[in-house]
Amino acid sequence: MIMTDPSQPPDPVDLRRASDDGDAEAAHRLAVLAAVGFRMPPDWTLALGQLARAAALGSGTARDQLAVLAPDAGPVAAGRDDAAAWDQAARAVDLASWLAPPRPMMISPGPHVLSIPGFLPPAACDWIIQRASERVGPAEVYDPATGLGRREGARTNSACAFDLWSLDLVMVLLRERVIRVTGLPAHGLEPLQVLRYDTGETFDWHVDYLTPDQPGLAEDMARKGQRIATLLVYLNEDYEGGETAFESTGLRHRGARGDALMWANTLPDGRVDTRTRHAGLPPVKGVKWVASQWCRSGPPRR
Ligand SMILES: O=C(O)CCC(=O)C(=O)O
Ligand SMILES: [Fe+2]
Repeated sequence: MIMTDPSQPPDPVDLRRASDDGDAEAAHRLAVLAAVGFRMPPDWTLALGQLARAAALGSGTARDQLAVLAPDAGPVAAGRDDAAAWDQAARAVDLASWLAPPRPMMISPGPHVLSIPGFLPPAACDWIIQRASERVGPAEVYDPATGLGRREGARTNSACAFDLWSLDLVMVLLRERVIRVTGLPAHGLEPLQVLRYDTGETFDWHVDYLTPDQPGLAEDMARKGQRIATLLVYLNEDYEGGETAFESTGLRHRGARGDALMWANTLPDGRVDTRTRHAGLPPVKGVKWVASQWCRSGPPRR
């Protein structure tokens, strides 16, 4: 198997060689890099081709993802289990629909909050919960002084983040929908986070925008810009309570499984919108799962 060093960005050329040599994991990782366009232009034909190759080489994750992405063709391929069947499953992925998010509906003008019913199909929600279940740990708050996460009482829920080493194609498609619906640059997407709230756990009142007066953040913001939008996808619905709440308006929102909530953390003139102070309220029964995508503006234009 190809050597993977998480401190180094994966190299598509090495992955290609390993995939050609029959390394299923390399084929899967190359599929993700091709889809996001890492060190190459985004190439969905290559991405889906490598996903099919990974599946044919025995990758369980690739097979499961094809079942999510092409619900009718994936299981058929699993029954036949030959390379041609997995190729056929990958060709059955309706990429145009996957890349077309449903229309947002405004639910609050200021702060500017929109809901997007049916943002993600249920099977994709289940898949993301399954992936995150293996990884979640105590949620941390970004500490600009160290640039690392730090545990804080305000956040009692669990979380995990997916970077280039751990994203999969279902998650990349979620992020593509975020890019299309927000109109924000792909390179401004922070790692995808998945949050889990057990009964009684919370993400207490906070804002998502960054304030450059905190040490360490000015430089980070000069490089990546402000965190101008947040998009949440509610991944399940079998819990009670657990709304996303906005302090200024009293808005409490809870989507059904697959629905998204999105808001602008800044005003049209670029200043931060203090009315966006919000919380993930504690579920009073059951467990809440949500995917959270923070979006940066990209470096400010000079
Ligand atoms: O879980 C929620 O409803 C809120 C999550 C949140 O505030 C965030 O991810 O920034
Ligand atoms: Fe937040």
